[in-house]
Amino acid sequence: MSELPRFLLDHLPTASATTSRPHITVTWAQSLDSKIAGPDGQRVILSGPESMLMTHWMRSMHDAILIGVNTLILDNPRLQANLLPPSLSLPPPQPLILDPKLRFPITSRILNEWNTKPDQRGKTIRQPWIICGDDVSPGRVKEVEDAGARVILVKLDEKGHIPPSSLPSILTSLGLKSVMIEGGSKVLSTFLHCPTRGDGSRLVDSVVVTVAPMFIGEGIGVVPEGEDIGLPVLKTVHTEKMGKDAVMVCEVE
Ligand SMILES: NC(=O)C1=CN([C@@H]2O[C@H](COP(=O)(O)OP(=O)(O)OC[C@H]3O[C@@H](n4cnc5c(N)ncnc54)[C@H](O)[C@@H]3O)[C@@H](O)[C@H]2O)C=CC1
Ligand SMILES: Nc1nc(O)c(N)c(N[C@@H]2O[C@H](COP(=O)(O)O)[C@@H](O)[C@H]2O)n1
Repeated sequence: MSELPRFLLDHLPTASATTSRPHITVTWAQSLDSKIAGPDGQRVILSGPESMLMTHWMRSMHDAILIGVNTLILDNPRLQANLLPPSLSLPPPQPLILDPKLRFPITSRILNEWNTKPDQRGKTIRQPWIICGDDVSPGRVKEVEDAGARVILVKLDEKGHIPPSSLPSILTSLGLKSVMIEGGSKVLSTFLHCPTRGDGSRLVDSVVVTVAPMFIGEGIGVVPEGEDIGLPVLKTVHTEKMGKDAVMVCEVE
């Protein structure tokens, strides 16, 4: 798969996305028993090489890649499109972390690997941007900024979350036209449960799910226990077999 898969081009944001209405894609990889990680949040490689490469193509199609702080702490991910040939010189995605209390570990890879100039391989990695509550102490904000991250303060909702419905306006204020929300479970749940944006239009534009033919058993579900009521109705717009996995592209009805 040396080219962007056609079905992604057909259904995900392209140049038509605008900063005034950023495109929101929610995506994850799951087992047949609807788990996204193992016991205690242990990372599991669910995607085979083909669907993992597809995920990196998807990353390259979005301005930003967003995860919750637990995923950052548990997985220490890179959130880049490393599997794509550097010769394509695609703009690197912007890592965005939802981190209400600013627990961000300053030992994380995304903080220690970003650069202002391309490295020897010609690769640029963007500075991580952390979205946290406006009640975090100025001392802690300074500590994280001094370590090299950008901190964005927002008003939290009554659950102490970054309010999902306010993400579009946050993206607009940051000049981002699209975001790929990768998880984990709590973040997937709050975004899937929130139907609309501030302007009344639907919040989530696309849902892309990789289903791997395996069972995890005990582990972290796609949404946390007890949160599987009130999830939106999805319409499948495309299904693709990728190696051992099935990839479904859906829209919220
Ligand atoms: N298979 C897959 O595709 C993926 C799997 N994962 C797995 O997910 C697990 C982590 O999931 P969780 O523990 O559920 O944590 P999470 O990564 O969803 O982070 C949750 C935290 O984010 C913060 N937060 C801020 N705004 C929020 C909002 N609007 N909604 C929800 N949380 C918000 C809260 O502090 C909350 O505790 C890890 O084990 C990781 O391996 C994560 C991403 C993708
Ligand atoms: N697409 C996909 N397939 C899997 O099997 C996965 N475990 C994940 N996890 C997500 O990818 C992040 C790791 O990314 P890097 O490769 O380090 O850039 C991880 O944190 C999850 O968000 N995704």
